[in-house]
Amino acid sequence: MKPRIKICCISSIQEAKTAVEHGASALGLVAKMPSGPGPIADDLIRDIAQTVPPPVATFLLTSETTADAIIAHQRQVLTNTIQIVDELTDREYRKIREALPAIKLVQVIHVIDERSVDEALELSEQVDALLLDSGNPKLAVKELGGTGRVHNWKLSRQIVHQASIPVFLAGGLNAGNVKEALDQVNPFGLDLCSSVRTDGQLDPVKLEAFFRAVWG
Ligand SMILES: O=C(O)c1ccccc1N[C@@H]1O[C@H](COP(=O)(O)O)[C@@H](O)[C@H]1O
Repeated sequence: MKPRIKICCISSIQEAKTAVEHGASALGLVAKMPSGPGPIADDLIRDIAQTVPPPVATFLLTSETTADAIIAHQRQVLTNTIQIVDELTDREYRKIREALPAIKLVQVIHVIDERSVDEALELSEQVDALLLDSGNPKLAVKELGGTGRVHNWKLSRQIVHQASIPVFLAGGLNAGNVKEALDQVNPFGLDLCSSVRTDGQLDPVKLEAFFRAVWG
């Protein structure tokens, strides 16, 4: 099956259009974060999300860590998917589902060591998809994504093999390494930000090269 491609860090209606025209099946809209290149204002997230045609998914990337805050955040921006980039400290996934039954939930796992595999498999019972990234939430200034770094794909491969829900691979993917990533990890989808940008703007030439590297 052809892997789905999610283009993250979308920062304007025009960037959303460009990514969809190239074949993106999902767009990432990054809200306030402690670090990373992608954050935009919630008003802009809402404006962009409203212009995206079905069946393209709109992912709100939220750094909120409680169910109530995440529910309130989605209600401000009205995306059809929530990507939780940090730990949901109260583990109240059910509360989010009850409040927002039509909204899909994606939990990010920052793949660091063997414990990340256990964490991923445990949380896969609660959400619609996992997204494996290369951040480090334990740092003084948390890294929750957008690092431009790859992680240990052997661990990601274990998660893909053992989880019974779709898994996206993220973290430092580019046109030069994506074939190897697909061979090693075999994810449902790919997610990327830094490598398709030039001076912070989505670059159609890099985008084209990435899609060509994946789909031929
Ligand atoms: O991009 C950001 O600023 C960001 C900040 C905090 C959490 C997630 C963020 N972006 C996500 O990170 C992945 C990987 O990015 P990269 O390709 O390694 O640069 C990206 O796809 C977004 O989902």
